[in-house]
Amino acid sequence: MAEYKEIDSVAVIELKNPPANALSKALVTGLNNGVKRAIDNPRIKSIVLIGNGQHFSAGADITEFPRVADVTSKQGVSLLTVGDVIESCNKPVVSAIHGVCFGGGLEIALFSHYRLAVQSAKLGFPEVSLGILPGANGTQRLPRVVGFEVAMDMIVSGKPVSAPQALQYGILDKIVDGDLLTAAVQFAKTLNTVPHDRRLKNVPVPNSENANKHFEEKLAKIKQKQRGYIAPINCLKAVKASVDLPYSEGVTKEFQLFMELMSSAQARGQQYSFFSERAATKWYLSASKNYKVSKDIPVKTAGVIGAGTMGSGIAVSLLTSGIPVILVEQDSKNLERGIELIKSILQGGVKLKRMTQSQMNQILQILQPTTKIEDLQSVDLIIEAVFENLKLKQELFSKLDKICKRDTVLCSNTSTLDIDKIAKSTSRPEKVVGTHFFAPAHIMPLLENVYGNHTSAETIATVMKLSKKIRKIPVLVKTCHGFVANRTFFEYSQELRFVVEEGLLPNEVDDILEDFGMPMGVFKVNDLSGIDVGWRIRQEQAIANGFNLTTNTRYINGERYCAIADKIFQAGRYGRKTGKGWYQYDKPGGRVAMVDPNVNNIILNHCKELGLTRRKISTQEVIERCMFAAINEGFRCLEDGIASKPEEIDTIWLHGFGFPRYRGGPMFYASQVGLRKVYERIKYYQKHFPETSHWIASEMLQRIAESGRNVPISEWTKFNPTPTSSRL
Ligand SMILES: CCCCCCCC/C=C\C=C\CC(=O)SCCNC(=O)CCNC(=O)[C@H](O)C(C)(C)COP(=O)(O)OP(=O)(O)OC[C@H]1O[C@@H](n2cnc3c(N)ncnc32)[C@H](O)[C@@H]1OP(=O)(O)O
Repeated sequence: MAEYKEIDSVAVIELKNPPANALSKALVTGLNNGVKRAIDNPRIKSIVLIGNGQHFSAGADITEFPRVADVTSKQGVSLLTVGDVIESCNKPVVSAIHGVCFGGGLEIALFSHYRLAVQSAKLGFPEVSLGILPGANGTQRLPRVVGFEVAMDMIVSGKPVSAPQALQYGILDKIVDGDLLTAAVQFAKTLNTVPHDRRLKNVPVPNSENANKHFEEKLAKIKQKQRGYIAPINCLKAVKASVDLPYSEGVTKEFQLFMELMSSAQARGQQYSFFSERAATKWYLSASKNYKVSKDIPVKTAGVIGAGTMGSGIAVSLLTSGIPVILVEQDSKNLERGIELIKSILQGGVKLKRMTQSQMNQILQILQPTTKIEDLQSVDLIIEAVFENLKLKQELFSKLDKICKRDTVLCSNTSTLDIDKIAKSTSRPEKVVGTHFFAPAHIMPLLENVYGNHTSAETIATVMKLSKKIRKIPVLVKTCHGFVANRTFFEYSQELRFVVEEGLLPNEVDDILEDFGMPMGVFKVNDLSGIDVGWRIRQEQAIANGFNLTTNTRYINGERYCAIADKIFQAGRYGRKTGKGWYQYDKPGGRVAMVDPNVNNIILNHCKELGLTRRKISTQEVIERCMFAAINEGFRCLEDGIASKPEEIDTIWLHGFGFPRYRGGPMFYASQVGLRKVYERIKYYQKHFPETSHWIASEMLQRIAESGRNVPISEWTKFNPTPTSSRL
């Protein structure tokens, strides 16, 4: 775990816990033993700490976190004990850093007396994203190096800094070229004693005159931008303690704030999110088709068809990842509009200093706009982003099949349509796959990849790998109408329209959702995505299923239907783009949503016409109805084999819909509420709303709820031994 060796008078202790040298109990114990061994050896004059493999250390081992009891019992060797041993050691200790030096790893480095790094190293305290704070005195030590304001920014944001930046801040003493170990040993040999100010606990916090002002400003920002999150607030308070209190009291305050977070439900949700994102990328269809064994096709060039909002955003994601793109539109006017859109997105990046003007120009050089689809003949992968219409997509894929080289992967950015039906129009269904981006495609982190019955493992591996290359978080799901994202979101939003039909106004519903932690209420989301888009999808579905949808429709095949959204559409209110939808906006395309009495009249008249008596609906009922409807559909996705584990559904909600990370995702939320309770409330709502089939409880949920025990989320799929798509 920690390997000890001696190079002349220098002891080298190598942290070794692949893949990221997470500081497990075993590694911390090994490190402690190594330092003590060096202290006890009179021939040793200085000590170098270095990481084995790709990183110095990714910080504390998150898998050991649930054992809060270990932390409180203060037994065994902790990061704090080893930290004290390192700091009080009379032989100079040098941390030699490469890869990442995060969290507890950076704390070890700050206990050390000197820090060296290679140019590419990254240093930071990402704890806040796990719902905690740097609990091994990081909040008291970093400010003593970089001052209050920089420490506050680093710890509250969790964002790492580059080695050159760290050098500028004084976190690093030196950036080294060449072999890190050799340079660190050479450096260590020049050291004889440990000066007083090299033990950070002896040093006052510099530049802290305006700490009160910075504290208040940051607190206000956190409350506005990270509404509902407690970790950033505790991080901020802990850093402030470094200024307000002597070191020995500051660390006590840090411990108290750390423990508050460590035992919080938010930390559990955020840590679950960390692991679920990683679990979601590990796709498995069979022993010969899975993320471990299946090989991808390298994507060196790509095509994007459709230069609308989605197509342009997708093109930007590819281009900014260094993949040359041929962008196809049917006529030069639309093509020109797409190019302008791409330029304005990139220009936004320049303004935000995410790239330079010259980098933007270089990116534009690898964009080849064209109106000739034949230009796509030799690209490795194509993403189609045309209008959501099956016939149109089938015609396009049939054309591509004839034009493109045999191994080109053909992707559809459909958000709902069955991939098998699109694949059927080609002679290469094994190369057809769904890549469902979320708008705006260059910003939203989720990529819901969709395989059909004929999609090959190679094709799946290709889009999963490409997703990571273009900095997306991929989830693989099986084809069906709406996949996981839209299937579950549909039930959530439909239930909220029913709530409006029964008594609340759109802004009242949105306020409840935003207080729950959603970044935007569902009606604001509808306005953003376009009321006309939703209307068209409902019309298409109605036509496909052979029924006529009117503003008087109340039931479809016995299922409750709410026509208020259709009435909003009929009033010419298409959402933000027209300046009015469920809300009134300051201008067409504006962002400031205001309550519009005209919308309230449409709703009230709708209820009057149908003879519906409106009632007060509690916050609890609103949350239960939208969340439990989505959760029940999530369980059905598992039953149907559309999702293979709950973590996939949660990752989709976290990164596709901005579900609050501290709640982990809808399925994790269900696990926190308790599946027995969720199941009983679903049965209750089914009794009250028998004409809504999403209240028929999933059998998988029923089995777990009735098992009589609190089944952990990692074991849920055991209650679904034969996932099947038979119901679809
Ligand atoms: C005396 C009593 C009082 C004591 C009180 C105080 C005690 C507490 C003291 C200190 C507390 C410190 C807190 C921390 O240090 S929290 C950890 C902070 N670190 C992080 O958040 C880093 C998380 N990891 C990453 O950012 C990335 O994983 C990275 C290291 C950059 C590598 O990225 P990438 O190359 O993309 O690979 P993956 O993300 O897929 O990771 C590969 C596998 O490694 C696992 N991993 C990574 N980091 C950790 C970790 N810190 N702990 C456990 N496992 C980790 C990850 O899950 C992947 O695993 P798998 O392959 O199985 O999916």
